Amino acid sequence: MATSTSSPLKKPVTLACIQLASGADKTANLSHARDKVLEAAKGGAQIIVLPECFNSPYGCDYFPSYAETLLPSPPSKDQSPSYHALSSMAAEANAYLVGGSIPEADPDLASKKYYNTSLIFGPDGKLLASHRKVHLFDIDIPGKITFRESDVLSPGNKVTLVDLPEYGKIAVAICYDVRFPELATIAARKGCFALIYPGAFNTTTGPLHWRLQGQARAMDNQLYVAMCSPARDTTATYHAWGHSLITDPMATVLVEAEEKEAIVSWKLDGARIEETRKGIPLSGQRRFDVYPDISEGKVRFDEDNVPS
Ligand SMILES: NC(=O)CC(=O)C(=O)O
Repeated sequence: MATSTSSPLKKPVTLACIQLASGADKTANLSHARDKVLEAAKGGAQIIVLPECFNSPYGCDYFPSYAETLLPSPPSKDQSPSYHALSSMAAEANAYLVGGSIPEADPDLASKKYYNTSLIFGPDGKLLASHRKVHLFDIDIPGKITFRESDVLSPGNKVTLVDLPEYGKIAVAICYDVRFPELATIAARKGCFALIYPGAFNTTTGPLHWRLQGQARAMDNQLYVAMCSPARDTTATYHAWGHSLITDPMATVLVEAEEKEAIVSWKLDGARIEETRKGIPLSGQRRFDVYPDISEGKVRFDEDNVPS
């Protein structure tokens, strides 16, 4: 069987995850995010990632009051200070910016629908793509944690791939999305070199699954995975796990933060993907005569980002 080992990453690129400490003051959060994005860029990062809900506390009680109208773009500054702040940060840093996620209000305000949305900007400050969290975080572990995003949020309905012309494609999904390997596998088969997850696991599921999920998605798909959490704030209602990390295509954790504010970064290299796929040549060994190729089924992509 033929085995393709050419790398989906065209040239090395430094990726940084900012494990941001944020609080209840949106303006202060945006200004702090800008400082850290510029710090990451100064450190050499060309792709910079912010955490889930970086401009607000994380929790169902907060989503409606922090929500901004983001799409169709571009919204006005009044509708979305976060959209404009992220666009300026990307341009100032001259870097690709995966803008964590922010609570989004549906443009039809009367619908009272909200989403957990990531905006991805290019180095010129232009919006490249957006991803609304597809799998809402609804769990109930008695005595530990009950969370029901679906009480307030509506889900997104597409797989998000973003073309960064000089490097190749990335996939962006949010937190709980990482637990659904189908999204990751589709993205990998459509040629992504990295899966990027702004996320906020907690102190119950974090120690059990955060690292494992990142490593599993990297191992299954033989590409880089970045998971970017907020720093832990024990005065907040939700205690984020932290531990932002980057794994390589062999599922080795290359860098990992602790729970405090930090920037973790790594130079991603296409040769590492190629070497992994050559050594363990899964792509030529799949048995689509036994089971279907889920990436060839009816997959919903962003109309502006349909993979070739
Ligand atoms: N916060 C999330 O969306 C997911 C999470 O904490 C978990 O999967 O655990």
